[in-house]
This record gives sequence, C-alpha cells and structure tokens, in this order.
Amino acid sequence: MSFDYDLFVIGGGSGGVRAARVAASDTGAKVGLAEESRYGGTCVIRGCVPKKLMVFASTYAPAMEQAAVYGWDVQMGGFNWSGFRRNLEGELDRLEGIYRCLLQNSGVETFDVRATVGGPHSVRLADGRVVTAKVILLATGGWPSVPDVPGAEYAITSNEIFHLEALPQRILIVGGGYIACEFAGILNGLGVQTHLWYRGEAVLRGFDKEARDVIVQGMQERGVQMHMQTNVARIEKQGAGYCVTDTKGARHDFDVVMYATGRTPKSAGLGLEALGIGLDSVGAVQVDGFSQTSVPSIYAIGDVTNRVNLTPVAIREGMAFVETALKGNPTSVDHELIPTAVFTQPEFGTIGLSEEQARAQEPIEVYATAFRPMNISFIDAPNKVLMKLVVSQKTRKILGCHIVADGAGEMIQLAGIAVKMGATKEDFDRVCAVHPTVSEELVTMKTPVRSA
Ligand SMILES: Cc1cc2nc3c(=O)[nH]c(=O)nc-3n(C[C@H](O)[C@H](O)[C@H](O)COP(=O)(O)OP(=O)(O)OC[C@H]3O[C@@H](n4cnc5c(N)ncnc54)[C@H](O)[C@@H]3O)c2cc1C
Ligand SMILES: NC(=O)c1ccc[n+]([C@@H]2O[C@H](COP(=O)([O-])OP(=O)(O)OC[C@H]3O[C@@H](n4cnc5c(N)ncnc54)[C@H](O)[C@@H]3O)[C@@H](O)[C@H]2O)c1
Repeated sequence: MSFDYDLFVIGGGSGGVRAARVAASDTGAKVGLAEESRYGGTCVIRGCVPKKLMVFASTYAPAMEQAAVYGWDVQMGGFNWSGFRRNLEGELDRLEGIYRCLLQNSGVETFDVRATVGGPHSVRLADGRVVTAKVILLATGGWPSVPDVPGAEYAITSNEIFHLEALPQRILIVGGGYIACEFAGILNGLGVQTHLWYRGEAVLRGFDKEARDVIVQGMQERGVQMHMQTNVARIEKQGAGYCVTDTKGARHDFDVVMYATGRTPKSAGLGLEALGIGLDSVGAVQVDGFSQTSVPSIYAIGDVTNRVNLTPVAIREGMAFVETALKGNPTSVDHELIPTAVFTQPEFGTIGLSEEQARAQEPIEVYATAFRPMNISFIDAPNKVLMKLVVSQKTRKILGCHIVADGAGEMIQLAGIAVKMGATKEDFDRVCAVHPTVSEELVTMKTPVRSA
C-alpha cells in the first residue's frame, strides 16, 4: 500500500518539530506536519521562552538596588511594559522563523491548519484535504485548564499573560504549581502587587519540603502575598477590574485574575475515540513505553500523553519515536531521575527523591545547609540559599539533590549528570571545591544533619 507520507506529525511544538525534522533529515522519510497556531508550540510561543525572558526582566530592580550598595550610582526608573512586550514579540517572531526554517531545510512539508485523525493511516486537514501516512504522530501538547467557578471566564491564564495591554496594579494568581509560583515572582518583580491563592497547605506540592519552605520564605520576603488554604468561590466584574470572593466569604479587588491550575492534554476532537485509542480521565493519550498507541500506526509524544510535561522530555520522546518507528530500533525514554528547575524567585533546581519520598523508601542520611550567599552578605536582601543532598545509607548513592539559589537551574543540570550516573556521597566528597562559590557546599558537607 502506498501513502502520501511516510510520517505525518500533528502539532509543531517541541516534540513534533524535533521528530519531524530528525525523521526527514536522518532517514530521508517523506514527512508532513500540520500546525494550527504558531511553530515552536507552547515552549517557544507561550511557555518556557517568554516566561524566562520575563524572569530576566523582573530581576533588574533588586539587582539595581544591590548595585547601589556595591558603589554604583544607580537611577532607578520605571518599568516600560509595552517596550518590553515589543521586544519580546520580536524575539518570538524570530524564533518562530527559525523553527519554520529548520523544518523547511530538513525537507518537511508544513500545513498551517488544524489536523485530526481520520483513520489508522489518514489525516484530515481543516481546509478539507485528506492525506495518508504510513505512521501518524500526535504531538498536540496541552492547554490551560480553568476550574468551573462562577465568573471564571473573566480570568486569564498563562496563554494571555504575555499579551496584556498594560501591567495591572494588583493581580491574583490562583494555583500552587510551577506556573503560579513562577509568575508570582515575575509579576512581583515587575512591581505588581501580587497575591497567590493556593487551596492546599503549601505550594509546590511533591517537591522536597525543606526546599519548598525556603522558596516560600524567599517569595514572601520579596513581597509576594501568599494565602494558603484559600480558593476562589466567585469572580464578578467590577468597573475595570474584578471583585473576587474567596471560599471563606471575604471579598477582594483585583485588576487581573490569572488561573494557573494545571494543563489538560489537547486530545479532544482529534478523532481518537472512534479508533479505539485510549484516553485517561484527563484526556491523556494512552501509549506504551515506545509511545505507541493501541493503533499500531499511531504514536503520541509530549504533553498530550501527560507523562512528564517538560520540553526536554517531549524532545527526547520525539527522538526515541524516530528511532523506534522509522529506524527500526525500538527505543524507550527513561523517565527516571529527570532534573528540573522551577524559575521561582528564589530559583529551585532539583533531581531525584525528596527527603519525604526517600524516607518512605529506605534508610537515608540528609546533608543540608542553608545560608546567606556571599554576594548579599553585606546587603539587606532576601536570598537565603539551600544546598541539600539525600543519601542512601545502604548504597551511599545520592537519591536526591535540591538547590535553592540564584542559578539553581544551571547548577542542577550539572549536578544531575553525577546523580544520573549513580554517584555516591563519597564521589561528591572526592571532588575538590571551587571557592568561593555557592555550589562548593555540595562537595564540602561533612556531617549529616539527620538520619532516618
Ligand atoms: C507558562 C509555561 C511555562 C513553561 N516553562 C517550562 C520550562 O521552563 N521548562 C520546561 O521544560 N517546560 C516548560 N513548560 C512546559 C513545556 O512548554 C511543554 O512541556 C512542552 O512545550 C510540550 O511540548 P509538546 O510538543 O508536547 O507540545 P506543545 O509545545 O504544546 O506543541 C503542541 C503544538 O500542537 C499544536 N496543535 C494542537 N492541536 C493541533 C491540531 N489538531 N492540529 C494542528 N496543530 C495542533 C499547538 O498549536 C502547538 O503548537 C512550560 C509550559 C508553560 C505553559
Ligand atoms: N520550569 C518548568 O519546567 C515549568 C514551568 C511551567 C510549567 N511547566 C510544566 O507545565 C505543567 C503545568 O503547570 P501548572 O503550574 O499549570 O500545573 P501544576 O500541575 O504544576 O500545578 C497546578 C496547581 O493548580 C492547583 N489546582 C488544580 N486544580 C485546582 C482547582 N480546581 N482550584 C484551585 N487550584 C487548583 C493544584 O493544586 C496545583 O497547585 C507543570 O506541571 C510542568 O510540567 C514546567
């Protein structure tokens, strides 16, 4: 049987673009790709990249205050949101252009339309065309989910935050995960009065508790107003802003309400149910260890499978898919010991088990130190640092490494190599310190602070 394409990819984000261009350039496969919005997907257009640029923008005010203590004559002006937004949009246009070029140069044929699955080998394009492919890859990502509370339609999500006409004076951010905590730091740093409401007891659930405590303290000291065990009961329009009633009945005024309450896999309406492809209760496409669905010619990668929703993971799943489905070399993705950073202020880098998870698994030793780093030692600035290693008593392996510090994302990328290689505490100890640095603590902590 002959097909129009060897591979057709639905979704031009992190996973889809990588899979399409590696398949076309490495295997010579004829590849088509449909993207309904902008190339680069969530990460480039409305996620990692614009978010990180906003993190950078938001850290200049404290840096300038500190510069004055270091002897600089600093004139602090205001923040020009529209100027920043213009530059941000220019950068995203540039990056989208690069993504388009990468696809074009690898010989991938692109279609700027929505696509759905018509059958095991057929794809329907929104302009009415139907194409056939030997293999179909679903890489449609995820979408913000907003709880069904009265007035939720007035709230924005991370999709809209980059496009605000003006910065609000007061913002409410609802949620306690990556996005809520990152944007609380960003908006607070840009001078917005920032309130974070979280329904549970402490934000960043699932991460190491000691690290979460240091992060929360740092966020509060910087000015974020954190309200725990608080949720939204109702949002009402009030003049140019909103009146939000909380679950305890109190009413509060905000200019903008932003929901950061998780993301849902974008699988609805793709035509998967008709083919018997399994979706879980939140709509995640069910796949095996090789990203193959129950229909052998259809695979799925990235956030639409809701495994580990991070860009580098979607990319790795895309490359493993090409090995498996186009090179005849079945390759699964290792989802264990993935380092990650939460770009909160203070920043968090982490890999492996939290102390709480490790304790439940086996006897451990904990090495931890919290201190004020040298760069602010003579400045009245909030920036406590935490360096923490969770060690197996039996194997001496590092089970978890947790860093709260400026540059923690960069540090955990490097420490993560050692942890992934199975380094022991004694391997860390054998490495000579780099002095004076914050990260030297990782190789100089001699005595456990506790055992369990
Ligand atoms: C605010 C925010 C910040 C983030 N920050 C980070 C970070 O710092 N680090 C990190 O690792 N991860 C981060 N992430 C997560 C990361 O962006 C995602 O894990 C990653 O983009 C997933 O890639 P993907 O290929 O699965 O999907 P996506 O990148 O979402 O791409 C899916 C693409 O498919 C298109 N599409 C959907 N349906 C169709 C259809 N039917 N037809 C045609 N096209 C379709 C969409 O338009 C989209 O372009 C962040 C996410 C958000 C929201
Ligand atoms: N730095 C990074 O790598 C980075 C940054 C942003 C996003 N991401 C990825 O994107 C994913 C989505 O981020 P997110 O922050 O939206 O999701 P999340 O799952 O990390 O957090 C969702 C939060 O919303 C809360 N919540 C859920 N339903 C609620 C409801 N009905 N009412 C009130 N609160 C509710 C949850 O308790 C949780 O605190 C992350 O899990 C992560 O994989 C990664």
